[in-house]
Amino acid sequence: MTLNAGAINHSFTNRSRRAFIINLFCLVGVLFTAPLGVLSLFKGNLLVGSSLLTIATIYTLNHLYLRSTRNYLFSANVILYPLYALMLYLVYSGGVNGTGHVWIYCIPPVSLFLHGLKRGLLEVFLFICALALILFYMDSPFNDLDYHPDLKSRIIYSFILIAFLSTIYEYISSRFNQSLQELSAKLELAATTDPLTGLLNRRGMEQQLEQQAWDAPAVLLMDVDHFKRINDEFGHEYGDEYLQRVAYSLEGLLSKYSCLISRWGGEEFMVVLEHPASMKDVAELLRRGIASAVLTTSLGANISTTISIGVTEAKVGESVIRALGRADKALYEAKDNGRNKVVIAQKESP
Ligand SMILES: Nc1nc2c(ncn2[C@@H]2O[C@H](COP(=O)(O)OP(=O)(O)OP(=O)(O)O)[C@@H](O)[C@H]2O)c(=O)[nH]1
Repeated sequence: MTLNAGAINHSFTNRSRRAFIINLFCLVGVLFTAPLGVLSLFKGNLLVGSSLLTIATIYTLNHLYLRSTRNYLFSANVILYPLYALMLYLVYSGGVNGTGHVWIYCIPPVSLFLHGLKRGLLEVFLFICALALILFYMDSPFNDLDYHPDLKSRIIYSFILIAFLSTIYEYISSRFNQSLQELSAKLELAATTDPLTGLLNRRGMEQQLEQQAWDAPAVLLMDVDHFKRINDEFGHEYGDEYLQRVAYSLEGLLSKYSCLISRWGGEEFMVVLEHPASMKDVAELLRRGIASAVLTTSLGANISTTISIGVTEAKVGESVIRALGRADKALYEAKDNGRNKVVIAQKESP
């Protein structure tokens, strides 16, 4: 039984923390109830023994359910509702030697943690109502115990105090967790995105390729022709802006294709097309489209250039990064042949 089963990526999100606590409850529950159940059966106490073993079975099934479905909300209910019922029964009956009520303070933290602030607080409030009903209005075995009359109100007050402190703790920890998750999402985005163009960077592309697992995609490696001249003639700032224009054009031209677009480095872009059948047409579309991408400077000069593209199709089972070597050679060929060209590398070539 692993404590992180049913969690997402085993990260410390609210969801994963809840899955962890549910599994912990299941584990502790089984460790307590199963041996006691077996012991009771040996002692001939059939009712207690079978009840304890039933609870152990429910907790085991709950763990397996969470592991296979990740539905932690249902699993939380399986933990919480029997717990509420058990605690109210302990108060009502007085428990062992009148100590039943001392266990109820576990309710606020567990309820708020597993059901969150809103629903948890509502359930804690309903629990307090049920508690008051049992203590003050029901003719229960608790009343037969020889307690001081003040104890009942003190049980309620101290329970409210624990509920209050648990609420503050849960509020702070969920806020902290939320900001941690936001920060982690921002860092993840920054690590996988090119800040200049907003396209995937090399790391982002490699990560996405791992997730896509496309059979035999096409790889298009393209390089802006004579880009150095743009920098030299108009300045680095306009060079940057032109790269943004290229990225924007690529996204527009490829919007109806299933593909990934990245800035592979400097003035080099890479596109991975899921379906290789259209690779030649797509490459031509991009070549023509980029040639018509014009950037006008503040002085009214028009910046435009062309791109060269090397294209190949990955063999079945071959990684895109391996196929990239062929696309790179084809790109060099396109440059050598005068630029503004598409060269298709055969997948049989080394
Ligand atoms: N403005 C700008 N320039 C960049 C960036 N990354 C790379 N470069 C420039 O891109 C230029 C690439 O020049 P080269 O590799 O000589 O190639 P080219 O001028 O494009 O010529 P060919 O590729 O041979 O057609 C270099 O001057 C780099 O400084 C960037 O992010 N912004």
